Amino acid sequence: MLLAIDCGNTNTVFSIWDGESFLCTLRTSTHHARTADAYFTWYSTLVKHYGIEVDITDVIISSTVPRVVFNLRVFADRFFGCRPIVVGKPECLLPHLPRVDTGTQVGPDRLVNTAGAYDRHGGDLVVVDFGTATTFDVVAHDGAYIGGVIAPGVNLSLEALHQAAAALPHVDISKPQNVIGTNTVACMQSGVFWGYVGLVREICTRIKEEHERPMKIVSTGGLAPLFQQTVDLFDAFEDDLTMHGLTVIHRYNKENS
Ligand SMILES: Nc1ncnc2c1ncn2[C@@H]1O[C@H](COP(=O)(O)OP(=O)(O)O)[C@@H](O)[C@H]1O
Ligand SMILES: CC(C)(COP(=O)(O)O)[C@@H](O)C(=O)NCCC(=O)O
Ligand SMILES: [K+]
Repeated sequence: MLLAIDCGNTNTVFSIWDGESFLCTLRTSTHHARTADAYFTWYSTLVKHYGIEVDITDVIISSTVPRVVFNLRVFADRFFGCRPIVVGKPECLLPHLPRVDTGTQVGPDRLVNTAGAYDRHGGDLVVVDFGTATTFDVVAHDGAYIGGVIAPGVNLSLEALHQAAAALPHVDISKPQNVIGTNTVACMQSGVFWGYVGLVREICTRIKEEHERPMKIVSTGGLAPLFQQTVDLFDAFEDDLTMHGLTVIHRYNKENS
């Protein structure tokens, strides 16, 4: 059975894939100093809690934080006796090679999103991933990642206001009732929420113009539901898109190496 690990700059997610569905999904904060033993203590406690008894034979990792990969490799080796596939490393095959400027290290999460989205929808797509950063990944008609956009994440923008302005508090994002805020928190939430709606709409419109082919827009990532519920920006919302992409890349490597 496959353990798929998606490590973002904020959260690390583990999912167990039995070949047909995900048996469980476990989430912890990303911390580069977490040891292999600490991962296993956390993992085995939760797996036991959910009553899942599985034999992990394969591990695949996508990490936007290079420093965590060492401990995750030790974790896979020590507890499951396997050598993980690490997306972005030369030995990890990709179904479609990215077409970007020479020397560009595309974020592994974006390569994985591309593979997952192409498998489900075919080409000519934009994947919008609301993580620590908000990324727009453009998938060509043939499934290749051909570039995109990196914007500051929703929480990062709110945090930046708090950090830089003495009178602005720490605020959690939510959809404000009105655009005109009548208190400080509502003003900040309005600026970031509606500002983001505008950012996403403008960027998607311009990508579609530049791409010159009809495109579908798919959203994913921790904060995607907030925008999916309230505003009609996306054709689809898929919270498991990155995990699905990891299973696609894993299968491709098994079949082709
Ligand atoms: N259910 C949620 N409600 C509110 N905020 C969330 C939720 N899930 C994730 N977040 C926040 O959304 C942001 C992106 O999370 P995530 O997609 O896990 O990021 P990354 O993949 O970059 O680690 C983070 O700031 C995280 O704290
Ligand atoms: C843009 C990102 C920081 C997004 O990471 P995340 O929000 O998922 O933690 C990550 O994909 C990354 O480090 N990319 C490298 C540069 C690039 O993709 O062009
Ligand atoms: K992201």
